Amino acid sequence: MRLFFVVGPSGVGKDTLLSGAIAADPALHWARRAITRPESAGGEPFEGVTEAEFSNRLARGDFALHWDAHGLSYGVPHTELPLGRDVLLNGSRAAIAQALAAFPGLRIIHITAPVPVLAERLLGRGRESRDQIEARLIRADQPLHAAVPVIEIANDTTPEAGVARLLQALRA
Ligand SMILES: Nc1ncnc2c1ncn2[C@@H]1O[C@H](COP(=O)(O)OP(=O)(O)O)[C@@H](O)[C@H]1O
Ligand SMILES: O=P(O)(O)OC[C@H]1O[C@H](OP(=O)(O)OP(=O)(O)O)[C@H](O)[C@@H]1O
Repeated sequence: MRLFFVVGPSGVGKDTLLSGAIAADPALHWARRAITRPESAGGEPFEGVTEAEFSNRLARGDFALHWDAHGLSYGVPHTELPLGRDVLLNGSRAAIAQALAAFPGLRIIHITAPVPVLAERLLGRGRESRDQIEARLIRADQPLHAAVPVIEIANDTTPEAGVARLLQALRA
């Protein structure tokens, strides 16, 4: 199993590129996260859980990785990391050190786009309020863990070009 931690600022296109890569190569597995967000919010396929459910599952040891961001909790169940498959995971830049400690062979893919483009995409996506979008944009320049090699992918043209770049990185 190769585990790819796909990170980048909110609105950069992580979900879009991940879903395009999965559609192009069904052998890949996109790990489904548990998030304390209602499923009706849409976006990536995830499991919407209450804060109480999240805490219980965390205490039970259900999660291989977990972190908090944007006032939400995110967990990656062990069952979402099937052996023998290449796994794509929508990760957090702030959780890279933790993820590397748990999975030393982790590959980090950093998706980038200019900040004004992020703002436009977040407004277009319409999942967050204006205040939430502003808070997400403040995190746009969050630094990555310094000491690890990172595969950089610019998603600054079409989604199709971004997906093609991601697939190329996965096949390298
Ligand atoms: N290359 C692109 N060009 C134009 N719009 C894009 C591109 N990539 C993603 N988008 C759009 O930008 C918005 C944010 O993308 P999303 O995949 O949800 O980002 P993230 O998961 O990183 O927050 C979505 O509405 C998506 O359709
Ligand atoms: O530490 P950061 O790199 O800033 O990431 C913080 C969180 O933001 C993203 O979540 P989510 O998918 O809810 O938001 P997004 O789609 O707007 O990126 C990402 O997957 C992390 O869980």
